[in-house]
Amino acid sequence: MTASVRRYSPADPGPDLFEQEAGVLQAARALYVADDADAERYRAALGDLTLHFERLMRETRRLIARSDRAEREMNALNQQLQTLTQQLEYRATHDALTGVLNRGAVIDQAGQALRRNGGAMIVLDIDHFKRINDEFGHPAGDRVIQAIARCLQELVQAPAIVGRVGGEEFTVLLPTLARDEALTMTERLRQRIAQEATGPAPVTASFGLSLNPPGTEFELAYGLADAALYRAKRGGRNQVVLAD
Ligand SMILES: Nc1nc2c(ncn2[C@@H]2O[C@H](COP(=O)(O)OP(=O)(O)OP(=O)(O)O)[C@@H](O)[C@H]2O)c(=O)[nH]1
Repeated sequence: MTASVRRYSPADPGPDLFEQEAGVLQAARALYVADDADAERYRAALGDLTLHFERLMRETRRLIARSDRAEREMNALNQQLQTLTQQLEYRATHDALTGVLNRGAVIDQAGQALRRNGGAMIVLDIDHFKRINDEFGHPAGDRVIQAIARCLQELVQAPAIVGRVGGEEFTVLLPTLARDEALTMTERLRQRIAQEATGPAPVTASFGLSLNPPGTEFELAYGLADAALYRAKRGGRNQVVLAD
């Protein structure tokens, strides 16, 4: 039985794949109803039927094995595709150096959360980071950025959002509008970084914080927190400033 590849058309069903088997079956049927058949013809017909029946079984087993193999391959390819899609999605939304959300993703996700529920936006920037790069080299600077991200991830849990918006600047969106709660959390982050983000030299960061009602656009929340961050830098760094 050869299963050649061809287009199906209802008007033209194509050649009968079981032509030989149909012929043998037809001859056996004719013999069955004949009243003058002798044992020799019966034996010959039975032989033909056996031969073709065995061939059909062989071919069917082969086709089933082939289709099982094709199904397994397809499942494996589907699995690979899913893994690749997830990897691609992760890479498109996460910062390669730190693993937190990248700029595009944080703007997108924090923007949606702000519009829906509002929240406390923190913008933080590593203090005198240029010196670390200049004195200890760019790779040492990168390790400091990674250590800061780890501090943030350890303290900030979902549904809060952590992202790296720029070189040595991070954004955190806390799902709260409570002034004291937001200030306490931001202060904890500041302290944790000052205590634990150990690099080749002491590391601190400055923080700006804005409280934003539902419906606030990302740019506004960010702009307010960034202005507060500027004041924290001007005020001596390593401190938290709440936006007016
Ligand atoms: N290692 C490393 N350095 C970066 C990266 N992105 C930005 N930088 C560096 O970050 C430094 C930022 O320096 P500045 O904006 O002058 O600020 P600063 O030295 O942190 O000083 P203040 O913010 O005023 O406290 C520059 O030297 C940039 O080259 C990065 O991905 N890796």
